[in-house]
Amino acid sequence: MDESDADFSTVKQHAADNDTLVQLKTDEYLLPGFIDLHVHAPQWPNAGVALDQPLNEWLDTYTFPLEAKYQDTAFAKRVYDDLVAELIGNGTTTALYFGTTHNPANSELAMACITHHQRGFIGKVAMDNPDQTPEYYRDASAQSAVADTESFIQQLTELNQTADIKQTPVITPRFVPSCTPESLKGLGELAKKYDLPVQSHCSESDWENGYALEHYHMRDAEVLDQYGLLTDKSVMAHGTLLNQSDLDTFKDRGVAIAHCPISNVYFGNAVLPVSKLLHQDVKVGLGTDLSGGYSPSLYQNIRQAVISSRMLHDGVNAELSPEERGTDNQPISAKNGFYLATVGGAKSLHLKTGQIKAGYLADLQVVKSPLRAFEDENMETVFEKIMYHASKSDIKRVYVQGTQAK
Ligand SMILES: Nc1nc2[nH]cnc2c(=O)[nH]1
Repeated sequence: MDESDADFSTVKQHAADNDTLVQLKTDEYLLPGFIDLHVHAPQWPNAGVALDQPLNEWLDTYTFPLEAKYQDTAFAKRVYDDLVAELIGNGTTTALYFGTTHNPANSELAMACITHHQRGFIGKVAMDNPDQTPEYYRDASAQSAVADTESFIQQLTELNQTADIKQTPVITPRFVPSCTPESLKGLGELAKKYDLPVQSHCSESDWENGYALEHYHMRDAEVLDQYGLLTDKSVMAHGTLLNQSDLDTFKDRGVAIAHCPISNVYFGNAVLPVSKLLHQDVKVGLGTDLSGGYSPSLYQNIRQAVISSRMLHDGVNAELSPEERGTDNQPISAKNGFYLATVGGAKSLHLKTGQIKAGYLADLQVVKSPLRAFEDENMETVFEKIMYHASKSDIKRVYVQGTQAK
């Protein structure tokens, strides 16, 4: 409702009488809550660690050993509680999470989301390929990877019965190299059987892109597609090396891309051409990719998305002439970045959030202007200063589905 509605004053007075009227101070602004489309929850203790390693070495040396520790459910509970509070604190009202292979730990993640009142989309990670995963951290077989995924779906259904904020299970093949064809097939069938979202990584690095070509003689996207894993409920992380034919498939199937601009600087081997994708009507949202990205803040990722897009457009090699140096991908603006973190994410997950509008869920953040204004500022200026400067301490309150979470 807004001030033009006939019963606006009555509703406002009613809220005041019941002590539920929230009024913003003059330097506070109401924004939609953010949607983080790609978080590896178990990697939170490693945020910012070893980002100078190539992706496959970083996984083997730092990431798999950490994720294996979530066999200890008490450890999982401690980390997940801290992470979800941190994301809420940064204005993230919905998050699409990779868990680990361990279902008791994955349930702890769901319980942390319920406790902190965050809308979680949570996947039990499937990774059963003995050639690409360590013995100490892998699903015992394709059958058990699929069966454990199905039992996690059931566990979440049960947890949801008493939860104020529903958690959604997500089919989660880690990525093509980690999975066998049998597990990919079984997971595609589960996605169809339960009509669930799917998440994975697709064409993130030269190494990943090359793996599918070498082992399947197909592109990464074609492998996922042949197993029914590319649907209009799929969110594929990164996609920095997708080609036009992959993008046509994404558009055709309704697949969304989780753009993770900070992580891509380290592991992406290229910059995602966001403006081209938006122009082609491919769905794109924003992800932190903890801990491939070091920051839990989508504000930081909005900034990096803008910066990376400018470097993609202008180019970086001063030895080339200006004509040869860049690409024709237009830079994106802070507004475009904000769109990715709100509307783009909401469209990717089919949620009525990301906009402050009648009929939409009240997922909101109250942000205090981070910088002093020395003269009257128009809304455009206020907005850009918030996008470039807001940090956790400026986010004063967060609401998810109308309930205060921060
Ligand atoms: N950035 C990133 N890429 C991956 N590809 C497979 N697993 C991962 C992961 O944990 N992080």
